[in-house]
Formats: sequence, C-alpha cells, structure tokens
Amino acid sequence: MDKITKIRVEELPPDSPYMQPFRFFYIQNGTEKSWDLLKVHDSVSIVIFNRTSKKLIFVKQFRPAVYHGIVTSSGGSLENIDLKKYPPKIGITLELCGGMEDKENLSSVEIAREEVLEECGFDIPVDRFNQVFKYKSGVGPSGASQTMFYCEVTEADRKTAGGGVDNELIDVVECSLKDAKKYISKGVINNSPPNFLLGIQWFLDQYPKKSKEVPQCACSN
Ligand SMILES: Nc1ncnc2c1ncn2[C@@H]1O[C@H](COP(=O)(O)OP(=O)(O)O[C@H]2O[C@H](CO)[C@@H](O)[C@H](O)[C@H]2O)[C@@H](O)[C@H]1O
Ligand SMILES: [Mg+2]
Repeated sequence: MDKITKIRVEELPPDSPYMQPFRFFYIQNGTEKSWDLLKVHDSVSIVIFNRTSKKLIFVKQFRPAVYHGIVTSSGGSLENIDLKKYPPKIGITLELCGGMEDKENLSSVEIAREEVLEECGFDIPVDRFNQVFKYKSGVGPSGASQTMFYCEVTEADRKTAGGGVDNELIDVVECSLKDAKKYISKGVINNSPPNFLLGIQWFLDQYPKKSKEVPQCACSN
C-alpha cells in the first residue's frame, strides 16, 4: 500500500467527478464579501462492531491529502520529494469505513451497506444499520453532510476479505476496545479524521463498563 513513487501535482481540471471549486459572493451587514468553496459529495461513515471477536473494524489506506498536509506543514515540498525523508507510510490513515454518496439512486443507508461490503467484506442488510449522527463534514471550503451509521457484524456475515473495489487498496483491521480507547486518548492524532474520534467515543459511551455483553445499539433511524 505504501509503495508509492513519482508523486507530482497539477491544477485541477474543471471536469473532476469529486469536487468543483467556485467563488460565492454575498453582502453581510452592508459589506461585500466572498468565500471560496469546494462542492463535494455528501458521505457516509460506519462504526462497525464485530460481535464474534468483540472488536471494532476500521480501515487503513493511503490518503494523498494527509500525506500532502504532513509534508507541507513540516516545510517540505512535493517538487522532487525526498521519499526517504517523507516515506509514503506517513500518509496512511486509520478511519471508519465510509465513502461518498455519489450514486443518486441509492439512499445514505444503501451507500453505507455497499461500503461495508466493498471495503470490509461483510454483507449486511440495510435494516441492521442504525443512524447515529448526521453532521457537517466541513464548514470552511466545503459544507457537505455526513451520515454516521452503526452496524454490528458477525463472522457469519463475512463474504469477502474486503479491501475496496476498482483501484482501491484498503486494509481492514480489527481493534480491541482497549486499544481504540488508548488511540483516541493520545491528544495528538495525526492520521485519523474527527468522525473517527466521534464514532469511537460514541461507541465507548454506549458500552456498559460492568457488563461483558455489548448492547444492541439503542438509537433508531
Ligand atoms: N478526491 C478524489 N480524487 C481522486 N479520486 C477520488 C477522490 N475521492 C474519491 N476518489 C476515488 O473514489 C474511491 C472511493 O472513495 P469512497 O467513496 O470510499 O470515498 P472516500 O472514503 O475516499 O471518502 C469519502 O468518504 C469519507 C467518509 O469517511 C469522507 O470523509 C470523505 O470526505 C469522502 O470523500 C477512492 O478510492 C478513489 O479511487
Ligand atoms: Mg472509502
């Protein structure tokens, strides 16, 4: 996954299926203003708990944006990048399974179902997904929405090894609740987004401290 070479950047052409940049003009209290925006797809993310192993299921993948952010914020440049100084593995993230809502004929929960199957290999009917939150995934350049779902799986639901579709290279990892708690307690978390922290914290808040049994999700759609 981190065998990455020949890194280069160029300007975004206008036909990107993933994002459209544009400028938004407005007058606020008599002052003319503008804001530079990025139209991106809404998305879903899924907190997955494997009842068989009693572990949370996450995904790892190389994220160009994270790599770029780490390199440039430490004074590096992507021009003739030194891959020894900035090894691509610094851009590998630990995230909730998730993806873009880029199919108009599918609802959020249907997209979530597809992502769990494609990325993690579990075939789960939509009625086993519970919506946990819906929030803005960004409020600066983009104001897209993200819906977070909770889904419990067992080994009986496993259909493939996961790993994504097309060109995706995704590692599926299982994480004990103890390790998940430790990870989000670090304070500085370089390789995970806020929805990951929220999803784990939400799950741990549901988990009864004195019981060995994990409860079914209490929230409803
Ligand atoms: N900008 C881009 N440039 C080139 N190819 C791209 C691309 N974005 C996606 N792709 C391609 O589309 C594939 C599928 O992506 P997903 O639908 O799983 O969305 P992703 O998880 O990247 O992020 C989505 O879902 C997560 C949910 O966790 C959100 O955080 C995130 O904002 C949202 O885009 C990627 O593997 C890649 O091939
Ligand atoms: Mg994804």
